[in-house]
Amino acid sequence: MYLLTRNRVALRRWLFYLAGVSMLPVLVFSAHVVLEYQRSSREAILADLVDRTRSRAVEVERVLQATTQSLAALAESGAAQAGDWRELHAHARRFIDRERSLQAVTLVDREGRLVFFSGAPYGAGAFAVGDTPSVDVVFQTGRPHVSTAFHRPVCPTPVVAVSVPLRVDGEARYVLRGILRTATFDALLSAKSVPEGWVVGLADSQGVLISRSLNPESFVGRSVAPVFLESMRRGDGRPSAGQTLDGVASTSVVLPVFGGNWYLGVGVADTVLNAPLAASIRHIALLAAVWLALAMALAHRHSNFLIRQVRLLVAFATTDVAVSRPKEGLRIQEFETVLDGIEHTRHRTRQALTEKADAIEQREQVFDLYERAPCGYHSLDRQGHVLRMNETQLRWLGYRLEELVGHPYTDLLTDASRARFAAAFPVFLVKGHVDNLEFELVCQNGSLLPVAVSGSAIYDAEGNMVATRSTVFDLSERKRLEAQLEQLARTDPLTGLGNRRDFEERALHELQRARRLDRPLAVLMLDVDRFKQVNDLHGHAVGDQVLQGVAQACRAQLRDIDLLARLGGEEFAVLLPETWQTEAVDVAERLRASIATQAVTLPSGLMVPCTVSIGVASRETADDVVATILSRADQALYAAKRAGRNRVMVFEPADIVG
Ligand SMILES: Nc1nc2c(ncn2[C@@H]2O[C@H](COP(=O)(O)OP(=O)(O)OP(=O)(O)O)[C@@H](O)[C@H]2O)c(=O)[nH]1
Repeated sequence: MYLLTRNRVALRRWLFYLAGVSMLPVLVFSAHVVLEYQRSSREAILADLVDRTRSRAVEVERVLQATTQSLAALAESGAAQAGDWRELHAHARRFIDRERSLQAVTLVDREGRLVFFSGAPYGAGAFAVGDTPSVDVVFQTGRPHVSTAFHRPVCPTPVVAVSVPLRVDGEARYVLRGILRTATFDALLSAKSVPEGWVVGLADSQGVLISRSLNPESFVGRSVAPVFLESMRRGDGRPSAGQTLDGVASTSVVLPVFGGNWYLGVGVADTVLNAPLAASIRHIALLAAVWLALAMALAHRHSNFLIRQVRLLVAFATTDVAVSRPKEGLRIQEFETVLDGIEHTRHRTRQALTEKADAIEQREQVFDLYERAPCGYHSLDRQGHVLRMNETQLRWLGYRLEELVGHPYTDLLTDASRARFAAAFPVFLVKGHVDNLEFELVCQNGSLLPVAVSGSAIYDAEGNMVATRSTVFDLSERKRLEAQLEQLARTDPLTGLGNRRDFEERALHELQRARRLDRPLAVLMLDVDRFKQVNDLHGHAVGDQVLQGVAQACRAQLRDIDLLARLGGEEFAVLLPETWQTEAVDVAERLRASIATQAVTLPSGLMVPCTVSIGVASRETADDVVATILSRADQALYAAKRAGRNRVMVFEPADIVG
């Protein structure tokens, strides 16, 4: 089963999810900013709504106040106070000509009769008075009043009346009214004066629209929207939400004008209020879309990259796993195989590291074993020059490795050992090994070190010997023990003298020398007389002490070059180099006399008398051997015994004399 594209898509989808999730903090932050912006924008628009309402109300108020003041001036004019209505009518007509906003000026008496109408010649006849309630209010309150919109019989357009009292002697006897077209206020409330989505309305105290910025022809004269009416009644000037007469959801502010005779309201559509929010949402949506598109593009690109990396991991981790990897994608099972392969590789890596640590430790152990072994190691090249040498052998020799590398090993040997090495090395090159070849090394301080060398050859791939590897054992202790044993083997333990073997070997050596140099040599054979009686009388231990005393007495009479030995039992021998037979007889006589005249004094103070018999023989012919001379001396000794003991006899083949 091959790697499936859908798995690659899944990988990419996960990356898309990741990219999407990464947007969340940005979106939350953006939403917070937008809501804050919306809140502040809404507050700003509502503040603008209040300001616009207030300014419009002030403008309407200003018109009404101006009209009121003009009418009040007419009412206080001399003609009015004098009751000269004709003259007042004339003033009113001139006033109308000046104040284009005014349609007409009328004068109404307390009975509600029209005194004059400026639009017609004075006395031209009676007209019905419009909006008489307004006139009544002025008479009742004595204060100016603005009426609702009404239609005059002579004019089709709606008008309003601004009424002021005309006082005579302080009493309101007439009402002077200025007739204004509602269109006068349309200009103030025109749509041009407010932004799109805004609407301004002017209503009377009954909630009947006097003017409106939008579609006045449809709504003037009709009741205001419920929200307008509600705000009028509440009278707090706070924004209220509701629908306008157009059915538009809006927020409105309503303020009283001219002491509550009229009300001016301004509404702003909720679409305007929420426009910043909508715009922000659009911007965020656009930002999110761009962000998402970028994230998708990155995810798409990096999913391919990741897949290539995973493939590399597959190749790396499964090199020993036979997996056929197609190019088109990953499959789940193989991904698990990859993970197994990675785990396997990690295991192998750990194992390799452990093995490496073990190998390092083993190498250090081997190195330590080589360098500080209790024996020496060295390697020589085919010419016998030093290649390597361990610390142990260097320490024995007292050299540093660099002082020896490249130098012949024979430089470290005594002459005898060098000769032995020279003889053995060619054989070694042929045979490839050598065992226990003993040499004497010459140390840096001049001391000699006996060693035993065993070696084998190192060969290259072609079978050519390239070096030797040799062990070197220190033989000094063994040599010391051997020498000790040798000494023991040559020594008589009772007297400390040399024994027969020692005597015969050294006698041989002296005899050869004497023969070589043709020098005299004599031998004495000495035997304690009746020694058996000493043992029998005093015991064997005293006998031993007597033998030791005889040895000491003899030694005292001999030269250093003379060799005294105990041949066995109570028998001694003396080798006298450079001594003629006659001289030897003198020596023997001196020995005999010395022992005979001085009883052997034991450590216990016991005096044991003792005599010896001595036979003398000397080298006579070139063919004499040690045994021959000893035999002659022995024969002379027995001759002395037979002759009565305590005497010296010289070997005479024909005639032995005492
Ligand atoms: N105490 C002691 N006695 C020894 C030793 N070696 C040999 N003898 C004794 O020496 C004696 C030698 O006796 P013999 O051979 O009869 O000779 P002798 O008594 O000296 O008599 P002549 O040689 O004829 O004068 C023997 O009794 C041995 O036991 C020894 O090492 N110590």
